Amino acid sequence: MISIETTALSIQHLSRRYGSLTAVNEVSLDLAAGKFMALLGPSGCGKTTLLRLIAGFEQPDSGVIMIGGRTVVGPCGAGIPPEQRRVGMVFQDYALFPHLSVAQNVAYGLPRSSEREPRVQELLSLVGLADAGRRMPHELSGGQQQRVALARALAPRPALILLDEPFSNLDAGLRMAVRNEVRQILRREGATALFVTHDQEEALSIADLVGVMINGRIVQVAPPRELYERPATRAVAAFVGTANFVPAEAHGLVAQSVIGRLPLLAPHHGPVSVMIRPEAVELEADDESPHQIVERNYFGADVRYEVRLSDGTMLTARLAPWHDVPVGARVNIVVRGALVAFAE
Ligand SMILES: Nc1ncnc2c1ncn2[C@@H]1O[C@H](COP(=O)(O)OP(=O)(O)OP(=O)(O)O)[C@@H](O)[C@H]1O
Repeated sequence: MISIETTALSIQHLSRRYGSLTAVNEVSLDLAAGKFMALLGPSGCGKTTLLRLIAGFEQPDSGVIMIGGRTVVGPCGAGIPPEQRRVGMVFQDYALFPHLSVAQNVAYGLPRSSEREPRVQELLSLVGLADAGRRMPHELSGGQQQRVALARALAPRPALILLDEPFSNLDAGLRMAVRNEVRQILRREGATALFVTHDQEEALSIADLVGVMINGRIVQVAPPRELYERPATRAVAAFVGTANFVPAEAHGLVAQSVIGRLPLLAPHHGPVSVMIRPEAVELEADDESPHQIVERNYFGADVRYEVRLSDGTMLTARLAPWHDVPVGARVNIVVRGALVAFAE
């Protein structure tokens, strides 16, 4: 069977420097049409700069950007201006025109034609605001305004939608509902989207693919589960979720550590750090054990324990709330499943 999957966005060796700082460093990235990718990374890692380079608001020092099969920044540096890139933008602050109605906002990027009116109505229906066309932006809630911003970005059928921290102005209760809605809307429209976030839970829960950016570089691109369970580097493991690192000596698919023999996902030899997620740990009370609980925090849905291992390494365990092991108790550590190790 021939694959007809097309690449909506293709970036090769893209770099952008500000003086001595390399904000975007040799980034290469491909995004297939119809996919929803989150760009996740700590503050200052270059996410917004990368988005602005794709949109055309910034010029790179080097590299190639292709959008919808067309080169918008080529090896010779010639850049196609933002308005001709077939890119739709959704910002954190919605950026709706306050003096235009909802329908006029959505119509803004559409050429005057007989198709304009029906397209606006189609988009308003798609985002669940079919009857709100005459209202003004200030008459809408934050979540509704964000849906109008999305409708406006989608209206001209762009090859790519870029969303910069689109949910960060919404309160926690609304955020989850709006991000699920946005994902559904993008799916229904068949849109390709790249969205920037520093919220790992947000990235893992709604994206098809997550790209992790650290210090200007994309260090891993993977589906959420793979990223969480098989991080490519120790830095990714530590940034995405909480990770314990237990020193061990690897012998192929097994590593020997102070908490016993640990099965590994891939063979290693010599000193390694074995990554153990807190929810993979079980604690077994044993007065003879050299490992001791030094802290216990109750969170309602779960309880977190800090355990000092015999060699001084601290290990976090996250257990269901019905476990009740007191601080000071001695425990054996039981870990479920095979684990990722990083060579030391
Ligand atoms: N116009 C500029 N001039 C000089 N330095 C800049 C400029 N824009 C960004 N930077 C620097 O480039 C780096 C990357 O910034 P960027 O805004 O892309 O990061 P970010 O990952 O989006 O961060 P945040 O999550 O905090 O928004 C930062 O160190 C920032 O200070």
